[in-house]
Amino acid sequence: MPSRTLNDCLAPAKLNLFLHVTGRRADGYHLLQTVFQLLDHGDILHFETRDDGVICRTSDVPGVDADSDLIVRAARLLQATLGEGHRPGANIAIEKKLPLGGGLGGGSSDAATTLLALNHLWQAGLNRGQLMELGLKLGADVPFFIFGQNAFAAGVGEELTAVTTPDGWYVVLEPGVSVPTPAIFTAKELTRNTEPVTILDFSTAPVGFGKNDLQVVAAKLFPEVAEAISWLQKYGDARMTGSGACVFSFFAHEPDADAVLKAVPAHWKAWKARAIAQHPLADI
Ligand SMILES: C[C@@](CO)(OP(=O)(O)O)[C@H](O)COP(=O)(O)OP(=O)(O)OC[C@H]1O[C@@H](n2ccc(N)nc2=O)[C@H](O)[C@@H]1O
Ligand SMILES: Nc1ncnc2c1ncn2[C@@H]1O[C@H](COP(=O)(O)OP(=O)(O)O)[C@@H](O)[C@H]1O
Repeated sequence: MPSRTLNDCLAPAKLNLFLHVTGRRADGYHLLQTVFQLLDHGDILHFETRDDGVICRTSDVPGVDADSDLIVRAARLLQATLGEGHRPGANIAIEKKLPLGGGLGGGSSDAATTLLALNHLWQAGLNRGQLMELGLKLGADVPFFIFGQNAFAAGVGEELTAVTTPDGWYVVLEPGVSVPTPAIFTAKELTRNTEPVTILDFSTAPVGFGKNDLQVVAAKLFPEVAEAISWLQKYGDARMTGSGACVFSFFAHEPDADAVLKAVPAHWKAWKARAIAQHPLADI
């Protein structure tokens, strides 16, 4: 069969506009409330089917070997749901733009884009709900990217409700460290009892709503994070996304975001991205 391709697929970054830890499950996982915001910036993936059943990552990702790459694991997981006698493979190339352990959901988004793209190319026929279920096996943030819209999330991030968020620009600062998520969740000083909020609470005043409960812990363990927050704080409400390390600030007007970017000290990588309402592959 001739190969089929899907090129230039964006695996968008996400921001956690706020992130509250409201409790802990019996298995140790933390109950969260958060709003996930999609951005128009992320990793770029290219897919080409092959008919020998092999899944091959054709580009290097420094720090992530192919077998543990969420892209490869997502492709193999989807492959395993297909019947015997129908085992297509794929070459997958990635242009990695999001930092590892940045709290931008890079690995999770790569996995979601892979599930969406290969479900289409392989004509696997799984519906969105089935893909979200598969995605949860790979990571707590994966279902959100498959859901495809900005969302209020509860549970461990898998109970999703679509939510409208402000249009505008985000300046994102990369402090240059990779924060391991387990280290933040296991910290003694993490507070785990923030009062639950409602979607209406968020929707009434979304800009600057709530806080990130993981920020205090990450800033203490990684002074680079604390330094980035206090620099960006000069220009507006600055906070960390996810379990870190990246920090962000919202600007309703693009020139204001550009002005901040110009002022960023040379030792930090920084960029701006626009808030988007839908995942680029939402309608695939
Ligand atoms: C905190 C969040 C918020 O968006 O974002 P990131 O900073 O990772 O993007 C996520 O919920 C992270 O999800 P994800 O990165 O998939 O975490 P996982 O790999 O599933 O979990 C890594 C480890 O963190 C702890 N963990 C994770 C999620 C959670 N709700 N409670 C936890 O206690 C567990 O010890 C788990 O073994
Ligand atoms: N394709 C991938 N991109 C990024 N990280 C990956 C990928 N595959 C596996 N990982 C692993 O997942 C970890 C979390 O990565 P990432 O999703 O970028 O961070 P975060 O969850 O903080 O946004 C990385 O440190 C890496 O070990």
